[in-house]
Amino acid sequence: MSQLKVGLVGWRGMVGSVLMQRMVEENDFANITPIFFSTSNAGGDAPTFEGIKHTEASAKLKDAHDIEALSNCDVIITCQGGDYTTAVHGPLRDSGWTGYWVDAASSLRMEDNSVIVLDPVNRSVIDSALQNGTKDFIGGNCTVSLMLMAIGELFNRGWVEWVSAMTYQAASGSGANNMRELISGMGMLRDAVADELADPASAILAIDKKIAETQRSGDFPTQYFGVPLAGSLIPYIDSQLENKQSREEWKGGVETNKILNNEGDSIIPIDGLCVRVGSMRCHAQGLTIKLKKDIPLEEIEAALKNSGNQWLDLVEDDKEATMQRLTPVAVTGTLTVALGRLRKLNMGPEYLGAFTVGDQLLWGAAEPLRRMLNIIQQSNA
Ligand SMILES: NC(=O)C1=CN([C@@H]2O[C@H](COP(=O)(O)OP(=O)(O)OC[C@H]3O[C@@H](n4cnc5c(N)ncnc54)[C@H](OP(=O)(O)O)[C@@H]3O)[C@@H](O)[C@H]2O)C=CC1
Ligand SMILES: N[C@@H](CC(=O)OP(=O)(O)O)C(=O)O
Repeated sequence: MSQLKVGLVGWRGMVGSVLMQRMVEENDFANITPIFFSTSNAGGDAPTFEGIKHTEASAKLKDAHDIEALSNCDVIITCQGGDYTTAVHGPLRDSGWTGYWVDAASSLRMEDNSVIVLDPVNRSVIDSALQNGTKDFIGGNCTVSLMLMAIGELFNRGWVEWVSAMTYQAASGSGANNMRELISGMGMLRDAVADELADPASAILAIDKKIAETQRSGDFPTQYFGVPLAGSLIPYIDSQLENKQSREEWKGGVETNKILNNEGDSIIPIDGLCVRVGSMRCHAQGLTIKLKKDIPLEEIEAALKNSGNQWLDLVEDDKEATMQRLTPVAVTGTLTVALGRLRKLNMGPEYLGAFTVGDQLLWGAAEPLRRMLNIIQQSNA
């Protein structure tokens, strides 16, 4: 069986770079023939990540809008974004291309003929879709994927009546420029009170006043977030829908149910408030889970421990363990999804509280796509 020709679009962006990093780490390039595309530098040199052996034809970047060049691929993985997907996917399919389209963007997620991929949670949905000829496999919203990587087992066991997710989402979810803006804001705040910080006797309220003045000044960096994030938070993510949900909050419900293949009466209500905070690339979520019945905490913990989810770090509900392991600083840059603060809430024995943290560029974006490529390879072997 010859190697699959895999077109890579969006490989130098933030999500794409994390995908490339993971593909190198897992030696994925040894098993595919990669063809690199660009929207800005067609004809330039293709990247030479470890494990890639370019031919003369593959050594140059192809034009990511060239339908003929794209049609030459068995699989296209794109991290280029929704506008690109909207511009290219339709014309490519209309041209008769029947290859696999694997995408990080949200544009095609809720289409009837696409599947949202998160194989540790919905491998059976993916396998039956492959058998039925589905060709569009889309990565889920980062917040949704990370929530399911943490508590997917509770859904699989049919224990969940509804979930409220209150999120604490990282700057990276908005893009690289937003991460830079956050750091610039932090630096500006520190610089504004450098003299006072150097003097242990300086008055904290004077420092605080100067910080607020700096945040409110016209000089504070707000180009990308629209308002200050450093030293603050933004309780709105993505666009506003007619029913007053933010689009991010809406995705929590519709995408979770689509991933789990829940339809009609089996749809589980999921809602909450999505908030941007000043962490770099880890999303955290405080969850209230309404169970269908009073399941003992020990049984819930045992189910999570024995779920076969090798990426789950189940953190005991203890202050020291929580502070050491259940934070963005502990989790960032790893495939670990930490889940802790598991305890029954005062509302009643069916109400479970939980807190989870995961890297939104890994399980939240790049990793499900990388794994989907491997599943396609297996299914074509
Ligand atoms: N950010 C996130 O957390 C998540 C993003 N996604 C999806 O992935 C898409 C891509 O997101 P993201 O990776 O953040 O987007 P980026 O803006 O980092 O990259 C997108 C493209 O911008 C072009 N580009 C222009 N200037 C630069 C530069 N200086 N450095 C790198 N690339 C540059 C590149 O295209 P070219 O090489 O062709 O010029 C690149 O592929 C999103 O639109 C979204 O649909 C999905 C889940 C999470
Ligand atoms: N909206 C997410 C990031 C993202 O790109 O989501 P989606 O893939 O659903 O557009 C965030 O801001 O944290």
